[in-house]
Amino acid sequence: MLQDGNDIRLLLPPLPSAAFAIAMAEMLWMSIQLGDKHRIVIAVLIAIYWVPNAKQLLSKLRHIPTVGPDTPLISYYGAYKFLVDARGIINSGMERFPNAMFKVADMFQWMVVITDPKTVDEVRKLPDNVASSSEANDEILQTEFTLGEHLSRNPYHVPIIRVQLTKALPQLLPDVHEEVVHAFQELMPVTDKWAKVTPLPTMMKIFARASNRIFVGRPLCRNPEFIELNVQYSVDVIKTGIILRLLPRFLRPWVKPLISSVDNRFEQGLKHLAPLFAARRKAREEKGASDSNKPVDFLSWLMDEAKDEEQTDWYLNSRILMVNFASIHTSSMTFTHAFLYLATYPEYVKPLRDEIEEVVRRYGWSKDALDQMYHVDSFLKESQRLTPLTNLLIQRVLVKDHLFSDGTLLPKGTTISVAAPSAHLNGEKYEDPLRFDAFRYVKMRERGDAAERKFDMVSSNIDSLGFGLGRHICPGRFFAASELKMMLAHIVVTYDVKLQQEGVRPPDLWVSSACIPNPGVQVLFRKRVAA
Ligand code: HEM
Repeated sequence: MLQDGNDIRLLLPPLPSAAFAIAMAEMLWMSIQLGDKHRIVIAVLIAIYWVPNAKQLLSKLRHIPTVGPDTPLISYYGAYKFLVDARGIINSGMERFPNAMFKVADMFQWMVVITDPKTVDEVRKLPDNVASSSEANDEILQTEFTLGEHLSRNPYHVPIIRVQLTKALPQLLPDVHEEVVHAFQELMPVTDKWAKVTPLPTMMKIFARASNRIFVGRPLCRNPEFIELNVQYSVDVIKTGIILRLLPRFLRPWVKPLISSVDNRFEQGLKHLAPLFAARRKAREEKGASDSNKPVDFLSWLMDEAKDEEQTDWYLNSRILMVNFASIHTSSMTFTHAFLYLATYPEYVKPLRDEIEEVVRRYGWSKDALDQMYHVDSFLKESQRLTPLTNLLIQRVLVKDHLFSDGTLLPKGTTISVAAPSAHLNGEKYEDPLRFDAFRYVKMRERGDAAERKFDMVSSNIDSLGFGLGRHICPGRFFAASELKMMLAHIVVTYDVKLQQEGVRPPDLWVSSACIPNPGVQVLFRKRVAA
C-alpha cells in the first residue's frame, strides 16, 4: 500500500468488477434515503480530509489535460458528473485529445486515461514492479478489510484457474451442461405460452450454479442459500470498499464492523464449506491425495496446491468465495448483454440454431462442439465489444515514476486505465463500429486465415480488451467463454425469446464507467416453435 501522503489517488476508480455497479446503485439509493443533515455532515468530513491531499497531489499531474474541472473542491462536481456520465466524459476526452492521455476525476482519485494503441501496448508489457494490478485492486476493494490481503500476496489460485481449470474443460463441460439445463428448467421452465423473465438476477443464479458445479461440486452448487450468499458477497465487498475508501485510513478498521456484512457472509460460507473441507480431507487421508478417483474440481486443485496456513478452513473458504467473486457478476453481466441482443435481433436465431444443431449432432455437448460454434462465439464477442463490463479496463497503479515512450512522465501513485471505446469502437479496425453485427468476427476470420483463432472470444489484443490484457489478463476467460457459449446455445435451441417492445434493445444503465444491462427489463420466452 502507498502511504497517504505520497498518494495521488484521490477521488473514484472505475471499478473493474461488475459488482461495483450494483453496489453503487444500492448505495446511491441509501444516500437518497439519508436526511439532508446527515448528507452534509458526511460530505464536509470527507472534504476536510481529502481536499488538502487533493490540492497537493493534483499538482503532480498538471501536465496531463483534464476533462472536467480540476480545482480541488469543484473537481467533486467533475467526480459527480463522472459517476452519472463517465461514458460521455471518456468520449469527450477521446475527441478532444485524440491518441493522447487525459485525466478524469472520480470520487476517490484522478485517473489517467490511455487511448493510444501504442501506449496500450506499452502498458501491456509493463512489469508489476512498475504498474501494479494488485495495488489497484487492493485499493479499490480494500482487500485488507474485505477479501484479505493474502489473495494478492500469494495468488496461487491464478495458475490453477489458467492452467488446471482450462486443461480440464473437456472433462468438465458435460457436467456444466447438465447443470445449465437443470438450472434453466428450474428458473425458466419451458412453456407453450409466453412467460417473462428478468434476465440479470436469473443469469446470476444460473452462473453461480454452473460455476460452483466445478468449484465445489454437487450438492452444494444447488443449495439456494449458498448460491445467494455468493451472489451477495461480491456486492458487499464492493460496498465496503467504497465506504472505507472515503474515510481516512486510520478510521477504516473501526468503521468496517459497523458498516459491512462481509464478515457475516464469510461465516455463512464457512458454515456451508467446512463440512465439505472435512469430508475431502478425510477421503484424502484414506485414499491418498493423488487418488485418481478424487473429484475433479477447483477445491481439489486448491487442496493439492495449498501450503501451510492456506490448508486451513479459513483460507480455503476465502479462495472459494474469491473465485465466485471473480466469476459470477462478470459472467452474468456479459451474458445478459448478449441475451438482450438475442431478444432484440431474432434474425440471428436461425443461423445460430443451424450451427449449434449441426455441431451438437457431431460432437454432443462437449468442448469439441463449443470449439466449432464460431457464430455463437462471434455473437458473444460482438456483444462484449459494444458492451464490455466497463469503459475503463486494465487499471494499474504506478509503483514508481514512469516515462512513457511518447515522452509523458507519470508519477508514482498514478492510477492509469485504458479507454475501451478507443479500441472497441475504432473505425479503422471495425467497419461501422457502432452497429451490432453478430457475425462480424466470423466474417473477419473468413477474410483472413480460416485456421486462425485470433478472432475467438478468448483472444485478447489491443483491439479487443474485454478480458483485459498483458500479465493480468483474465485467467478464467477460457472457462467463462465456454460457459457463455454453452448457455447461449442452450437458450437458442430451447426457447423463442423476444422483448416486450420488439426490436428495441432497452438502454443500458451506466454507473460510473460500468455498463449494466438494463436491470428492469423483462424478456418474454416460450418453448421454441420455429425450426
Ligand atoms: C465473462 C466473464 C469474465 C470477464 C468479462 C472477466 C474479465 C476480467 C478482467 C477485465 C480482468 C482484469 C484483467 C486485467 O486487468 O488486465 C479479469 C481478471 C481476473 N479474472 Fe476474469 N472475467 C470473467 C470471468 C472470470 C472467471 C469465470 C474467473 C474464474 C474462474 C475469473 C477470474 C479472474 C481472476 C482470478 C482475475 C485476476 C487475474 C490477475 O490478477 O492476474 N474471471 N477478469
